[in-house]
Amino acid sequence: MAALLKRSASLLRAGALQKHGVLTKQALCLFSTNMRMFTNKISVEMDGTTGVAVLTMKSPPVNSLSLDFLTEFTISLEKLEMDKACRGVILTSALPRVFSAGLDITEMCGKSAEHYAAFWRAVQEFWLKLYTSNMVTVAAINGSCPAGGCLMALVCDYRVMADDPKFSIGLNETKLGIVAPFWFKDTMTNTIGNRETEKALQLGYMYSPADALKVGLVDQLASADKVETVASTVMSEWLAIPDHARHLTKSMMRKPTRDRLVTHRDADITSFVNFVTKDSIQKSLQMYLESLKQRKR
Ligand SMILES: CC/C=C\C/C=C\C/C=C\C=C\CC(=O)SCCNC(=O)CCNC(=O)[C@H](O)C(C)(C)COP(=O)(O)OP(=O)(O)OC[C@H]1O[C@@H](n2cnc3c(N)ncnc32)[C@H](O)[C@@H]1OP(=O)(O)O
Repeated sequence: MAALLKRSASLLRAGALQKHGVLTKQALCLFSTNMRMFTNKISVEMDGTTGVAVLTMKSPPVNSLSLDFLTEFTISLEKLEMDKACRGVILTSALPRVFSAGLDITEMCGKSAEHYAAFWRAVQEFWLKLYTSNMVTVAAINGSCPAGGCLMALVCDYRVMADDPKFSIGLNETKLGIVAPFWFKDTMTNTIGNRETEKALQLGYMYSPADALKVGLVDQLASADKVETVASTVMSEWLAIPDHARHLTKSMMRKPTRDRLVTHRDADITSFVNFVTKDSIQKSLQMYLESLKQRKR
């Protein structure tokens, strides 16, 4: 398993995974009964009787989406996708107060253009795999969830969030001096509508759980200790629908948004690299990182 993961990770980074379908052949049936899989940053527990896997992010301190994290996440998801017994995935965090802090800012600072391009391709791949998954995906949001963390929750079919006012969720990119890419914006617009997204994106607004529920950014609140249980109940309701009908409906709803990124994928990478290599953007990101560190002092 370790060797397979290692090889898969290097193939994913090299962009060869889809071309050659290597993972497809090798990883088949890895989860056909009750199964556990651990990588450094993610653990997956698949219940063969219900067909539901729980994918738990466990990358302290804040589950930030680094290149390694994204690679491990995408590979784990792909394995579940290929297991016919797996019909649904619940995403959650093992960390006490954070679901995910979004993209790892250190991946966007002080690195080469080649690194930024590889990182951005991995972010796109992560979004595409989760957005177009055949499985039912439910986010059990048991902590704060800014930017890329919010995006991860938004691409799921359903969101249950812990009803704790200390937690917040939203696309806060403008607060870092950066701009949410069009496919982040599309994902949010599809969920809460154009007007609310326009306000939320310009202000980099972080919603409390109650406000997130009000605007439809999350579907349901639960007490912090019940989030995963509620997510499991929701999952069984969704799994009561025949897979093929639900999946064709999901594809029909999501295809235009998915196609837009696929069509403009390379241009989007170029645009990200051009943007992030600007001195002014590097300065904003460095200052933001520094401000995060200062908050603790
Ligand atoms: C024209 C347009 C063309 C193209 C598009 C261009 C650009 C788009 C580009 C990028 C899009 C980016 C989307 C993103 O996801 S950016 C990431 C945004 N994330 C955040 O703002 C979250 C910041 N973090 C927090 O708010 C908090 O950490 C918290 C609420 C998640 C958790 O709070 P805690 O109090 O529990 O933890 P902290 O003490 O704050 O943090 C611990 C530790 O972790 C470091 N850290 C936090 N977040 C990140 C991160 N996202 N990346 C890297 N590191 C992070 C933090 O600095 C602390 O480090 P130290 O222990 O001090 O070393």
